Amino acid sequence: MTKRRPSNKKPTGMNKSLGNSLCNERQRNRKKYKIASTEDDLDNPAFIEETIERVLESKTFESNMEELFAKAELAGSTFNAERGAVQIVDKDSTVVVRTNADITNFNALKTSKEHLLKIPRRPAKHTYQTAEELHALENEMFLSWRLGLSHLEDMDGVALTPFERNLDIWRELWRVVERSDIIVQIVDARNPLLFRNADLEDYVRTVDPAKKNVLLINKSDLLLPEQQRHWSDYFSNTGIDVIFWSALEPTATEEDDELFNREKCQFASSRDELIALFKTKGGYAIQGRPLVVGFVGYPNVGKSSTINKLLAAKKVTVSATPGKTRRLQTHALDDGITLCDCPGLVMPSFAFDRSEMFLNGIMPIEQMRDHFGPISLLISRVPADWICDRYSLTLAAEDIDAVKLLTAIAFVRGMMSSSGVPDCSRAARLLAKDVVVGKILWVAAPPSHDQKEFDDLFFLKKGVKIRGQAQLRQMEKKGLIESSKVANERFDQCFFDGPGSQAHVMTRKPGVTPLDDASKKHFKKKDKARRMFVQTYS
Ligand SMILES: Nc1nc2c(ncn2[C@@H]2O[C@H](COP(=O)(O)OP(=O)(O)OP(=O)(O)O)[C@@H](O)[C@H]2O)c(=O)[nH]1
Repeated sequence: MTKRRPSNKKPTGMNKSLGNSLCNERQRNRKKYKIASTEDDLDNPAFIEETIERVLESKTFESNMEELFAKAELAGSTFNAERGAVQIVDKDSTVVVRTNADITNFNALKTSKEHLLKIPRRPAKHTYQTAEELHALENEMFLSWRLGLSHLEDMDGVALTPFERNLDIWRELWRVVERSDIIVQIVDARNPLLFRNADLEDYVRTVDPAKKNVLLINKSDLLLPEQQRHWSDYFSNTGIDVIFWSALEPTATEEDDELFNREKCQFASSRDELIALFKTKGGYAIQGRPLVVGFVGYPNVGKSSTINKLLAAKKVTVSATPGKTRRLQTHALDDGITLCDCPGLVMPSFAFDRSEMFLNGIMPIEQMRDHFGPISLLISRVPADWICDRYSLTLAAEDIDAVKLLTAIAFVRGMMSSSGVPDCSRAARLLAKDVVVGKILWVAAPPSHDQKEFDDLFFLKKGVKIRGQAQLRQMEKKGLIESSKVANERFDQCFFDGPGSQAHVMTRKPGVTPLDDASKKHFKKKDKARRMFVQTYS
């Protein structure tokens, strides 16, 4: 292996663009890493603080050039070390909305390759003696971890989500795991499995088998009691220790209690209940010293909000933009518990695309370049009527696509570019933010459940008008029609208003012209009057 020294000469000829990139990168690094110019700087806490903040910037995406540099740096500046592993791939390619077959193939792939998807480990204690040796070993281990993931991506059909590429952030995770008696992995209740990392649980057990793993399902206020019940059944069947929780709202009311099986799964509806549960789980540790509870998880899942709730004070910054918590923080509770907050970590996982990450708040919406992909994914999940109602749009919901929807939102909200063109990217950011904060809601079904049925249950309960197959299935369940297959051939349009309200069905026989505008208007009026009737056209 040859070691190349960076040259100060200006690049010429064929090497010019590579040379320019190297120069630019050096400039960027100079801005990124603060350099101590005097010895006093090293004694100055403000200087050190600022330097740490800069180094601890989360990094989930790197350009090819940055990736080359990062890997070269980890490999001790030896460019040749892994030239073959640096790929020129377009990571921004747009989304294709998933079909059922895609989802089945994806789940199969996930099951078969999941064991290869590891998080980086800290070198074992007996393998180093000095801090320098540890540093070198950590770099070596991190490089080989990244190479492993590159090889995994080379496999057919495998796509990985962007993941944390800053070793210093992983170091924070290791510190939290080592310090804590209970490692609480916080996940977003809307899609818990997307945020759960099973390998982290394995890692915790290898560090010390006495440490406890707990999955805290935060934002449970966004789930219906029935949805919570399905998820709690799933977790209790798979033997995963979970606590349902909401850092913002009380999780369950008394009348909901009957819907849950509290023996199977745990719910904490207040700060005191959550603390009591932690104490029960980590009871062995409270002899003579505080119980340390570490909070880890993806950005934006509510770690800081949970800690604030436990502290009964707003001590940690909360923000809808992911990546606010930058480094490990500890907080002592009066109750003999110390809380340990870790920066949000995007762990590697299998994914179709980045749209999922934007819609789930894992990546900052500001970094969203392709805005049609995430919005197409959203339209495939929630009824277009609902989105139209929310933004006061008068679009025909049947043939809505991302372009039409974004153009309409931009018009209605006056989001126009200086040349008078609707600004679709601004409209997409607005919509995606509403999804992240839960104003537009979609909840993933547990693997044991059919997603469509799960969606029907939700939209019906929420009183959202649902169309097409979903309505027909609901009508079939209510005994209004015999079979959704037959009905599908006969019905032209139908509206369902939610539980307790009446169904409004407009039908036509095959071959008959669809409803004219006057009839549609008439039925809309009836719809408002909440009376049930069936109109047959012959
Ligand atoms: N609906 C709902 N929203 C929540 C809940 N907990 C947190 N949020 C919101 O989720 C967003 C992120 O919350 P944070 O507490 O900053 O999340 P974090 O995990 O600390 O984020 P990072 O600092 O990026 O790691 C904020 O907009 C919160 O208001 C909850 O239980 N329910």
